[in-house]
Amino acid sequence: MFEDDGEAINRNRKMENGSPVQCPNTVTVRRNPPRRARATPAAKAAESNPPAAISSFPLQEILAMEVPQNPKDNSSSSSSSVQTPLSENLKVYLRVRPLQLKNLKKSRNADDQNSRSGHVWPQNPQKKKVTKEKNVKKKGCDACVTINDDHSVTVCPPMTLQESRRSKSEVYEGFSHVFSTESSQGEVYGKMVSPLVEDFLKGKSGMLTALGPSGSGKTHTIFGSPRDPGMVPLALQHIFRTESSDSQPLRSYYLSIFEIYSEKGKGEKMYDLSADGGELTMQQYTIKGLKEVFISKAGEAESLVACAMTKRATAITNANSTSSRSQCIINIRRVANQDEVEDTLNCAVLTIADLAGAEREKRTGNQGTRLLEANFINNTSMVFGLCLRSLFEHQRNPKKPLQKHFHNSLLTKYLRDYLEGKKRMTLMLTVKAGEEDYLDTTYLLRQASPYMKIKFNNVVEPSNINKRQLQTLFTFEEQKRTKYSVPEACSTEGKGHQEEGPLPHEEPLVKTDCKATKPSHSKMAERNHLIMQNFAKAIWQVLKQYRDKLKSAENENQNLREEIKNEKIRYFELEKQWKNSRCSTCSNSKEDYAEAASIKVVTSFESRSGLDEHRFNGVHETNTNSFIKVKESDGSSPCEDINNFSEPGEVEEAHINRVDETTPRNGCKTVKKFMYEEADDCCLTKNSTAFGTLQSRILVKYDSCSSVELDKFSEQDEESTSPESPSQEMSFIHCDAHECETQSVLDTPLYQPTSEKSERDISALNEDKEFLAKLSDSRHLPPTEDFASSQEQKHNIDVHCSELRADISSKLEKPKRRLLPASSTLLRDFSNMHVEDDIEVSKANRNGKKSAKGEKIRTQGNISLMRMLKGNHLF
Ligand SMILES: Nc1ncnc2c1ncn2[C@@H]1O[C@H](COP(=O)(O)OP(=O)(O)OP(=O)(O)O)[C@@H](O)[C@H]1O
Repeated sequence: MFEDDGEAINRNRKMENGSPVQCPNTVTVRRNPPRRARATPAAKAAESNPPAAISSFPLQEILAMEVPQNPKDNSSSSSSSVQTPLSENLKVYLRVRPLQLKNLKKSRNADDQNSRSGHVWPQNPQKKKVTKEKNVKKKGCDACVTINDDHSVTVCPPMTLQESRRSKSEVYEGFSHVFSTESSQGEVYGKMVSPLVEDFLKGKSGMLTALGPSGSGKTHTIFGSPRDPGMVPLALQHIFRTESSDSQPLRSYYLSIFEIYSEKGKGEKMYDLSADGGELTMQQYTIKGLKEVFISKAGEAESLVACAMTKRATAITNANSTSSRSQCIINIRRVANQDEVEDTLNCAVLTIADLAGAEREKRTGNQGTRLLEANFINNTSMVFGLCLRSLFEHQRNPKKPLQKHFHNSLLTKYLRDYLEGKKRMTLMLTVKAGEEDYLDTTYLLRQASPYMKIKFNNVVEPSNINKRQLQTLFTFEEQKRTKYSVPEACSTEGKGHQEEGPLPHEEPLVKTDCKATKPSHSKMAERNHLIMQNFAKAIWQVLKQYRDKLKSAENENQNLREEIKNEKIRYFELEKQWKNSRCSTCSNSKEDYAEAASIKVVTSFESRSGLDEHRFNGVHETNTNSFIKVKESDGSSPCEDINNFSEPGEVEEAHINRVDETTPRNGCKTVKKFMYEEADDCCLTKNSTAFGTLQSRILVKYDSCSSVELDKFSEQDEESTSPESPSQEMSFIHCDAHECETQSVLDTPLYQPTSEKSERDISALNEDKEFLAKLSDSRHLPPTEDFASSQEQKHNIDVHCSELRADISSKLEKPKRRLLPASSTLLRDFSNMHVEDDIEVSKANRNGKKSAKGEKIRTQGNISLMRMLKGNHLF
C-alpha cells in the first residue's frame, strides 16, 4: 500500500534531520555526502582582516572643543594689539640665583688670602704661577653656572667631578632670556612677565610657571617680599595701573589662589588660600568651590596674596628656611563688562604657578613628614616634566601619541590645557649657581632644554570658550551680583556656587549697578549661537570621518563580493569538471560511483510471492540532486500498465534514466509504479487509473535529502493485483533537473561491464527488453473502459515501444558514454511518430483525401501528447 502524503512528509523531515528511515522494499539512494560549507571569502576576509572598529562618537571631544574666536573680537583685538604669530615656541627663561652669603664669604676669604699672600716677598715665580691657576679654577667652580649671553649659559662641574672626569662643562642655549644673579625683580618682570600681562590685558590667557630645585628662588621671584616685590605684585600693579589710565574701567578682575598639598604623603588635596577658603575638590578637571575674589585695586589684591601666602604650607629644610611644601597657583581673571560689546566674549586668565622645588634627600636632610612631602613634590615635578616631554615628542613626531601623564597629579590635571599645548605657557627656570648645586642645576637644564622647542599652534584665546570656561561663564552673572552684595569674595565654579544662590535669570539683578543688570540675554544668546555653530562644525567633521570610514568599508565589501563571485565561478568550473570526470569514469567501475556517493539507481522487480524474487540494484552515474523511483507492478500485460498513465505527460515527467533489472514475483500481478521527481520539495502521489486486474500507481516524489526509499504497495494495490501475477517493482530513476538531461529507460549500456555485477546489469537490460516486448504485446488484451479511453495513447505507445526496442538493440551494439535523459528520448521518439506528418495528413484530408480511421485516431493522440509535453514544460 502506498504511504500517504503525511508519512512521506514525515519521512522527508526525518531524512532532513539526518535520520533516514529504511523501507524494506526500497533501497536507499545516497547522494553526495554532506560537505561542510566552506567559509565564504567574506568570512575569511573578516577573519583575516577584522574591520577596524568605528570609534564611538567623540562627544566629550566635541564638548571640550574650543570655540573659534569671534571675528568681531579678532578684529577688535587685532586693531588694538600687535599681531601675534600663529605658532610660537614655549618661552623658557632662566634666572640664576646669587650665591649665598656664606659662599660669598668663602670666596671673599679666599681672595683675601690670595691678596695677602701676594704681599709676601720674595716669592717663587713658579709657585706663584701654579697658585694663580688654582685660584682661577677655584673661582670658576664657586659658581658652576656661567652666563655666556642673554640666551645661553655654561654649567661647569665642580673640581671633584672634573678630576674624576665624570662630567664636562655643558652649554645650554636657546633661552628666551637668562637673568643673571644681579638681575632685579623689575628687570625680570619687564622681560618675562610684562608681555604676558600685556597679552592678558588684551584678552589673551597665559601662564607663568616657576620650576627649579628647592631654594633656587622660585617663591622669591613669584611673590618676592614687601621690599622686593615679585612677579605677582608687579603684575597686579601693572594691571591696575593700566586700568586706571583708562577713562572708564571696562573690565573686572578676580583673583583666586589655592594650593595642592600632600599632607604626610596621604594624597593630594587642594586648599583654597583665600580668606575663608577651605578644601577644594576637582571634578572633570574643574575645581569645585574655589572662590574668586573681586579685586579692584592692586593693593587690595596684594594684601589678599600676602594673606594667602601666610596660609601656604611651608617648612624649614636644610636647603631652604622657607621651603614651599605645596604647589601654589594664582589665577587673575579678567572679565569684560557688558558695555564692552566687542570684548563680550573675552574672559582671559593669567595663571601664575609657584611649584615646590624638587629636593634631594642628601641636600635637604628631610626625614619623616618632610620626606613624605618631598616625595609628593618630586613626583609632581616629574609628572609635570613628563607632560611637557610628551608634548614635545608628540609635536616632533605626530605619530607618537600624546601621553596623558596629566592624569597622575592634580596639578597637571588642572593645567591640562597648557600641558597639551592648547594654551600658552611661559616657563621660568631658577637655578642656584653654587658648585654644590651643580647636579640640581644640570638635571633641571637637561630636562627643560627640549621644552624650548615646544610650539603652541592655534593657541586658544580667552575669547574661545570651552566646556570648563562655560561653567565659569554660567556663574559669571551670579558673581557679579555677589560682587555688589558681598564685595569681598565670590564663588566662581561649579555646584558650590550654584548652591549658594539662585541662578542669574531667576531673580532680578542687584539694583546697585545698572551695568550689571544689563547682561544680557542677547549676549548669552549670541554666545550660545557661537557655541552651537562650532558644535555643528565639530559634528560635521565627525560625520565626514564616518563617511570616509563608510566608503572604505563599502570598497572592502565590493572587493569581497568580487572574490565571492570569482569563487562561485571557480566552483561551477570545478563542478563541471567533476561531472565530466564522472561521466568518463562511470563506465569503468560501478563501485567507483558508489564510493563517490553518487546516486544509485536501483531497480527491483519483486515477486509478491517471493518465490521468484529477484532483486537487482544498479548504480549508474548521475549529476543531479534528486532521483526518481519507479515502482512497477506488472500484471498480465505490462503494456497495459504503460497505458495506465492517466494523465498525459506523466511518463515524460518521469525522467527515467534507467531500469536496471526487473524481476517479477511469483504469483503476483505486476503493477507498474513510477515514482518520479517533481521540481519542488513536496511529495506527491498520483494514482493512475486502474483497469482490469491491473493497477498502476505513480508516486511523485522528490527527495531533497540524500536518500529515497521505495514505497510499499498499498493493500488496495495488493488486492487489485492478481496473486498469480508477478509483481514487478522497478526502481528507480534519476533525473537531472538542472541540465534537463533525461535518460531513456532503455538507454543502455551505461557502462561497460567489468564485473559479474555489470554482466548482471546487462542481463537486466535484456530482461527489460523482454519486458518491453510484453508491453508491446499488451495491446492484444481485452480493453477496459479506461483502456478504451486511452486507446489512442496505447497505440502510440505501442509504436513507441517498438521503436524503443530497436533503439535498445542498436544502442547495445553501440554503447554510448553520454547519458541521455529519458524525456529527451521520449520526445525524440514521439517526434519520430510523425506528428507533423499527421498534421499534413489532416491537411491532406482537407484536400479530399481519405484517411484510415486508425490514422486519424493516432494523429489526435500524438497531438494531445505533444500538448501534454508542452504543458509540462519539457520543451
Ligand atoms: N634672586 C634672589 N636674590 C636674593 N635672594 C634670593 C633670590 N632668590 C632667592 N633668594 C632667597 O633665597 C631663599 C630661598 O628662596 P625661595 O624660597 O624663593 O626658594 P624656592 O625656590 O622657592 O624654594 P622652595 O622650592 O623650597 O620653596 C629666600 O630666602 C630668598 O630670599
